[in-house]
Amino acid sequence: MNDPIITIEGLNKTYEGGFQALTRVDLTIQRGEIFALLGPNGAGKTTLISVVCGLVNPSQGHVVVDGYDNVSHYRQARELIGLVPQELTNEAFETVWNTVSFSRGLFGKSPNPAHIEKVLKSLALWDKRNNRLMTLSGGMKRRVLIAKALSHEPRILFLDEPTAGVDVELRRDMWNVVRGLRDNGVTIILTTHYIEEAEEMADRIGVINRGEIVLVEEKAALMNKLGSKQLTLQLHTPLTVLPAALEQDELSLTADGYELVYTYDGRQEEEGRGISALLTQLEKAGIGFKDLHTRQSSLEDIFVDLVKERS
Ligand SMILES: Nc1ncnc2c1ncn2[C@@H]1O[C@H](COP(=O)(O)OP(=O)(O)OP(=O)(O)O)[C@@H](O)[C@H]1O
Repeated sequence: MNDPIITIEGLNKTYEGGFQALTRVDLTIQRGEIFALLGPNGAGKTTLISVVCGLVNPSQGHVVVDGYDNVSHYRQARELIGLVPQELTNEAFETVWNTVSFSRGLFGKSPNPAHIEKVLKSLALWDKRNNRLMTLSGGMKRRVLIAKALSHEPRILFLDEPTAGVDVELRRDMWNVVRGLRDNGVTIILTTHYIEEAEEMADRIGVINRGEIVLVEEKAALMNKLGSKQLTLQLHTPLTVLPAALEQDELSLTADGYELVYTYDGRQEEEGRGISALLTQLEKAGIGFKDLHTRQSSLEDIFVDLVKERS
């Protein structure tokens, strides 16, 4: 897949006061993908999306959104983008319907009640359309932020930590809404420090740390490449030592001798030393086991390693 919808080149951002929040950021977002930008607090996620959305000026570099430079063709670029910000804004006395319809108007689009209705229904806000924002729960207010961002039918949606502080149910709902949008061809970029969010949602993951993109990778490839797996076998009879025929770096025996732990990452399989080879060896050595389980290292392990390495 190579059909970029956003191209970011050589982006630097130094805030007034001299803090450098972004350093040489190059990044391409593909049309139709869900891209998760993952990074610890203060890594530069919000700064990066604010620059792409034209809300913060870069110190250097440029951003092209579907062919439009986001500075020289600001209006065209901005019209393609919906942004769900982190913070709730305060239009307490307005109704849901008016707030969302007004947002559409801000982009110079003519009214389209059918579209607003569709958006509110997809976010389970239809029943609340005549409610003033102040009468909504926190979760509903967040849905209104998404509805506002979708009001002008953007082709690209940025979600800045969409599920920070929301309950599990709302998180699931939001993920479903996001997947539905992607199925309709909307490109999604979400920032998060919840690793499970990236793991669950994203096609590709970028990791940002201290203003630098330290990695961009397909999620599956990332987990494959960096994630190791562990197979644990519970033995019938404990062993005091590993038989010489079985000795290899990847295999170890627990202190009580009851468990064999095999750590592997795909390379062993390629070299003909994978799990099936191991099981054959065990059988030959007369070692029986009564149970086994596997564990895959999560994106969290990978992420912690990456951020640790670079700091
Ligand atoms: N207006 C500003 N002036 C000066 N420094 C700023 C400004 N906005 C952000 N920063 C600094 O830039 C760095 C990156 O902030 P940013 O909000 O982009 O991080 P983030 O990755 O979104 O963090 P979080 O996960 O906490 O939201 C931080 O050190 C922050 O203090």
